[in-house]
Amino acid sequence: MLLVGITGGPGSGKSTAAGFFRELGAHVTSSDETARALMQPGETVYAEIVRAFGSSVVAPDGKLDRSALGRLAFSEGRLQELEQLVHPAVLAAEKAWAERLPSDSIGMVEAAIFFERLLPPGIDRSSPSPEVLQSVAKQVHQRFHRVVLVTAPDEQKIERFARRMLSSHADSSESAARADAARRLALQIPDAVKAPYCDEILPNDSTPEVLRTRVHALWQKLQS
Ligand SMILES: CC(C)(COP(=O)(O)OP(=O)(O)OC[C@H]1O[C@@H](n2cnc3c(N)ncnc32)[C@H](O)[C@@H]1O)[C@@H](O)C(=O)NCCC(=O)NCCS
Ligand SMILES: Nc1ncnc2c1ncn2[C@@H]1O[C@H](COP(=O)(O)OP(=O)(O)OP(=O)(O)O)[C@@H](O)[C@H]1O
Repeated sequence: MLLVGITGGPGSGKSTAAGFFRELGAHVTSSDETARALMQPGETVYAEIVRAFGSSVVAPDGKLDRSALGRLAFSEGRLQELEQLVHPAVLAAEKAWAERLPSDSIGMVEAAIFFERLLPPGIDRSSPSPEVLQSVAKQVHQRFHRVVLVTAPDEQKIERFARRMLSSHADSSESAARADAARRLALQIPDAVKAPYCDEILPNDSTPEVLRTRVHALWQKLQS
């Protein structure tokens, strides 16, 4: 089994690329979706988040209010606290998932922060030193046989992220959605810094159809 990590910034198009790989026969899992499932009421992670963050992150229907949690995490400096509650469970679920894959398959884990989550606490995630990055990259490559980075210009990422957010949160304004995207982007290592530590670069700077063509070419390469 070949285990591939697909990463990229917010709105880069990694879920779209992962979807194209799935159409071609890849087994795909998304860390955002796994985390979302583990944050549902009844799950241990849910209870730990409510204990740590309080009732202000619980919506009237009893589920977590992801917008409120996002504000605390991305605007009020509580991201690492949240990650420490969520990441161990996500990693364990992904490990169990990978172990169940057929031996002749290609498995893909799609996530924004394979590198970032391994950075030491307190470090500026947008500019880690080369020494730190090298050690983090070593750990990422121990986990995955190949690492694919989906790239796009930052402005395009922000635009796509904001457009998607506006379509699902009718109450949000365009400026708030763009500001949210920019905050998340600033908490990730820039593409140009991360690229040398990735095996394959998948540019998504054109149409989805162009991305699909590039995914097809990369799929051939991964298979061989
Ligand atoms: C704060 C939360 C509740 C906001 O939820 P929301 O539905 O708005 O966003 P969602 O989870 O769908 O993530 C969308 C994108 O935001 C960015 N993002 C999410 N978590 C992080 C993070 N820890 N660091 C940087 N960017 C992040 C990524 O680009 C991601 O693809 C959620 O993102 C969260 O719980 N994050 C912490 C856990 C985590 O790190 N998850 C990522 C994969 S394990
Ligand atoms: N080449 C493209 N042209 C136009 N829109 C695109 C393109 N690629 C993706 N999109 C759209 O941009 C939005 C973000 O794409 P996608 O969800 O794949 O990104 P992502 O990297 O997984 O984002 P996030 O980290 O925020 O979850 C989606 O609405 C998607 O349909």
